[in-house]
Amino acid sequence: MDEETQSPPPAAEPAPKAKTLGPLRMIWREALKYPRQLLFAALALLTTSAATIAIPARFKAIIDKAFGPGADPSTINSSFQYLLMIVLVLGVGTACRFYFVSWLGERVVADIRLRVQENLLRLPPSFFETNSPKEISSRMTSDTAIIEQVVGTTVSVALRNTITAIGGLAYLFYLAPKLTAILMIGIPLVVGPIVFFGRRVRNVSRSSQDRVAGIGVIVAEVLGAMKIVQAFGQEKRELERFSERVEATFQTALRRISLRALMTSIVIVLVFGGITMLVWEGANGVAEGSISGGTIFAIVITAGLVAGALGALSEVYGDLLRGAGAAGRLNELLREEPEISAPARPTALPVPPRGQIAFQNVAFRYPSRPEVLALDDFSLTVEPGETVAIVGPSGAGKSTLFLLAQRFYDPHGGTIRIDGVPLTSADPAEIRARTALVPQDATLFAASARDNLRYGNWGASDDQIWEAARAANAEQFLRDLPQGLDTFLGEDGARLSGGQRQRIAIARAVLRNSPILLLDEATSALDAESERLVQEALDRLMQDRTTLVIAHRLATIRAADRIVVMDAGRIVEQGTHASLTAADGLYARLARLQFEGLAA
Ligand SMILES: Nc1ncnc2c1ncn2[C@@H]1O[C@H](COP(=O)(O)OP(=O)(O)OP(=O)(O)O)[C@@H](O)[C@H]1O
Repeated sequence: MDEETQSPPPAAEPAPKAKTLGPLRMIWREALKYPRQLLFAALALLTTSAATIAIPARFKAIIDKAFGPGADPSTINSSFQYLLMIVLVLGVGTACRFYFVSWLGERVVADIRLRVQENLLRLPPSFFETNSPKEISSRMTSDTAIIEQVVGTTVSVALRNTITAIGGLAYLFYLAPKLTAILMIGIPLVVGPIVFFGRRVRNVSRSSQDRVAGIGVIVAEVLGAMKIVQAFGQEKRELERFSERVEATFQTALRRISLRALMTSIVIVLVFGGITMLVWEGANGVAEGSISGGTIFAIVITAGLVAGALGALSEVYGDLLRGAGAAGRLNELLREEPEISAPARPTALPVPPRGQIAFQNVAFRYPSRPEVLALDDFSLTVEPGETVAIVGPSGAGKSTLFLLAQRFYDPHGGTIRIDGVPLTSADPAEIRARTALVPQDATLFAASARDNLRYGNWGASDDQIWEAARAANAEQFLRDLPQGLDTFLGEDGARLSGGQRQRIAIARAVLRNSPILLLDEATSALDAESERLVQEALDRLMQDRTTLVIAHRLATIRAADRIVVMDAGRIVEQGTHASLTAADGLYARLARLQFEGLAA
């Protein structure tokens, strides 16, 4: 019925509580974008609080005027009609409050999710090195769920109960100032212990659940290793270990049960004892004629409402702090600025593109590993249409070269130019349009084969897609998919082999049609037929394009115009396969290790 009875969504990794409520300002700013809904929610909030307090007031009138001998029937009817109207207002008002407050909660969360994702999409790879995708996605789901809970429920509970408590107390003072003064002392005495014990019981319940979960872990472990347990004759030990856990769980449960039993008696004694004292005091007043029966009734109900409101308020502060914690973490993601952005007035790359890429005395360290020079005084010019194979041991800096060529990082020294324009003066989007990356392992999105192929060129027609597929030697297996281009790929989609995935990546690059190709050959071995199909596709793709290829295949290396051998971020040798083999340096050694089997 009421919004606070919704159970909170499960949080993968709950945000820590904030120290202050300050970060909630961000949520407020988001909510302010919807003034109409805010106004309706506030009106509904006020109306329902007023109606809640109007109910005991109405009962007072009914008891004083419509009960007892000699009551006027018309008063009876009008009193109850009035009460029904209040009930109707309360019902409709509560529904409106629930609707608008929940609407705001969901809308604010939707907006925050969109804005966070929009910002994440601008951030460079360095950000994702220090912030794990798992952690970010937990912020996007569980932290936003907490915020939804805060806006859609907690704030509403807080406001409503504050209004009810203040309104209720004002009404009580109006009814019976002296009695209310006594109540002001009595209510905390009743609410305080209930809240205190309620918290203790909840904590113990939580550790009780943890212990039960611990039992599950042991059972799963032992069942999974049953053969080992029995083979090593460890049945007795495992039973003892299990028995310790079971007994510990029982002891925790016992604490919970005792606390709960104690709490039940305290609640009953305090609540009903309090009511009894109140009515007792009131009955004396009625006997003296200083107070009416209806007033006593109204006081009891209103005092109950106020006590309930105070109890609820004591609960929400922690939730608000947790919401502030979540808001703070999301705000960090929102405020994160990309280090690399387009200059205010970017230099346009020449049209038509020539496809030259030049590294000049480039020095670069990764921000997370400043002690290592990933590229060290690196100079290399790749002329339009040229194919340069990059070879080198692991960690030589080959992948770093590609990252810099696409301007995911800026070098610390030296310059990188595409068609003569320094990358730092160009728009990153334009740079990336000029460079097509074929990674080692093609990422397949959970989408149709068509969308996966035209990922870098959404305007491509089916004819163009098929043409690219043909060039990438991917046509045959794409035609064989159950629904052709409509077949769903990705995690739950059709399974593609390693070679097929590579050819998808090649087709994607064909459609992207960039003048410069950054090709990271897969190291994983393919069977001979697959290898041939991929190699043919690559040969076609490299035709008429400038290609920088991290080469692992002998065929690619032989076809390259030039081989650049890297080690520790520097170029150590350059030449052709024949000249480098003859020089008997690092290349010759690598070739012996890496390519001999292939060559044979
Ligand atoms: N994201 C990163 N953060 C910090 N250091 C990195 C990062 N990526 C690479 N490095 C370091 O930079 C140097 C060059 O790495 P790079 O990945 O360019 O080598 P590589 O030649 O491509 O190696 P491999 O063939 O194993 O992929 C290495 O010392 C590596 O440890």
